[in-house]
Amino acid sequence: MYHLKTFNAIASEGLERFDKANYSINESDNPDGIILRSQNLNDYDFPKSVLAVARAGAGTNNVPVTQCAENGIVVFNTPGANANAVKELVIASLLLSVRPMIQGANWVQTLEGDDTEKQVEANKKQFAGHELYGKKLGVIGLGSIGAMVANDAYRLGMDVMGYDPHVSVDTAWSISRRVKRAKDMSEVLKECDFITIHVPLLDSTKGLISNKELAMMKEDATLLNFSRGEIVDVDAVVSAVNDGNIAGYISDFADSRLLHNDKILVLPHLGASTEEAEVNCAKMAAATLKDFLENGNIKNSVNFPTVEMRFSSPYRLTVINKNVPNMLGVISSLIAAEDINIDNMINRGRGDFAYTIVDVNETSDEKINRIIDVLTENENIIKVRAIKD
Ligand SMILES: NC(=O)c1ccc[n+]([C@@H]2O[C@H](COP(=O)([O-])OP(=O)(O)OC[C@H]3O[C@@H](n4cnc5c(N)ncnc54)[C@H](O)[C@@H]3O)[C@@H](O)[C@H]2O)c1
Ligand SMILES: O=C(O)[C@H](O)COP(=O)(O)O
Repeated sequence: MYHLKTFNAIASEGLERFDKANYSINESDNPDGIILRSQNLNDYDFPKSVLAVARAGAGTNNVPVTQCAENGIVVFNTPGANANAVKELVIASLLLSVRPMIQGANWVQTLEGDDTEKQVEANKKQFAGHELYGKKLGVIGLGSIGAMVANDAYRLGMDVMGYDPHVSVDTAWSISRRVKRAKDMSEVLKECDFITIHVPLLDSTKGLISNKELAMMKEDATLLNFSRGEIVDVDAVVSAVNDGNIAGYISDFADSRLLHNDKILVLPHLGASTEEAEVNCAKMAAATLKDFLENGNIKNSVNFPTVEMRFSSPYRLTVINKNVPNMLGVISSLIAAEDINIDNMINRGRGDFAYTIVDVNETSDEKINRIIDVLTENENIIKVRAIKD
């Protein structure tokens, strides 16, 4: 029986993948797995029982990812599962920034008398706008969301320029060849009428857009931030907007300093809040967590490598260790010392950590437990599990 703990509302389509015979949800103080959305776990006291955390979403800045790795906790996210929802909101925001639809619609509601049509025709000029067609959009971060935004903005007739120094090969293939690759971020900042940011919040991206970057932007340019509030220096962007150095700011991250300003549109973190995205994320998070708990396979982790192997033996040992020399030697010689045959084995390292799956042709709990006890005492080994087929 595995025990799970959830934070935030996780779509039932995901949770129902955990069959009741083998899983309990929110019934134990010692969960094996955690599923969450934006709940901040950075100061959370993780129970020792936790083996994995699945973020039903893209950003994992609300989880202490490195600390989890040090404690042998695998952190997953759901790459791309909510990208379409964010893309649609970005496109809607671009349209809202050039067409004062909300202001016009609100004004219509204030009209009195029965000559509504006459009043509308006489006054609609104040809500005239511009078109996106032919304007230049800069996309900073060409991952799942950025790539979709770039492609669809191009289809709307915009000139699109993208910047991403670490773009993945898969994503690069998905981006239209009509999207120009910028050589650095300043090229995007200086040339574009709209700039939209789609990077994760990391130490290297905190304050990515501050006074210096805002000063490079055109006076009539609009900045959009659907990534994380901390990526844009709020005081700097408010000053840039108020001083007329840029035309406007659209953010999905509320902050009191951004409120009550006609040139700033703030949304209540709605990027991924469509039913479809919530279901996609919950299903993907459930699938990866289940595969890890039941089979020890790792896919879509942000702190461990992808390591997957079909079960081929009665027993599977999984080992999380520091990425130092001779760990495979230590593991395999202990198994050999118990006169056990290795059927299949896979190992991958990522940064300071590594993960190994070993399928062994053995059925004796006693022998397996002896191996686990010795491995657990090794200073370079963080966590060992035995999983029965
Ligand atoms: N508003 C929302 O509700 C919402 C929803 C989903 C994601 N997000 C945020 O958007 C972020 C991106 O999501 P995604 O699914 O596209 O992630 P992703 O991992 O697919 O793409 C991120 C891209 O950013 C690039 N990048 C990293 N540092 C960069 C830098 N300094 N300059 C340029 N590019 C850089 C990476 O190389 C990668 O290609 C998430 O990490 C999350 O914080 C917000
Ligand atoms: O990083 C993400 O996926 C988004 O910020 C979504 O957050 P949410 O799951 O709280 O809507």
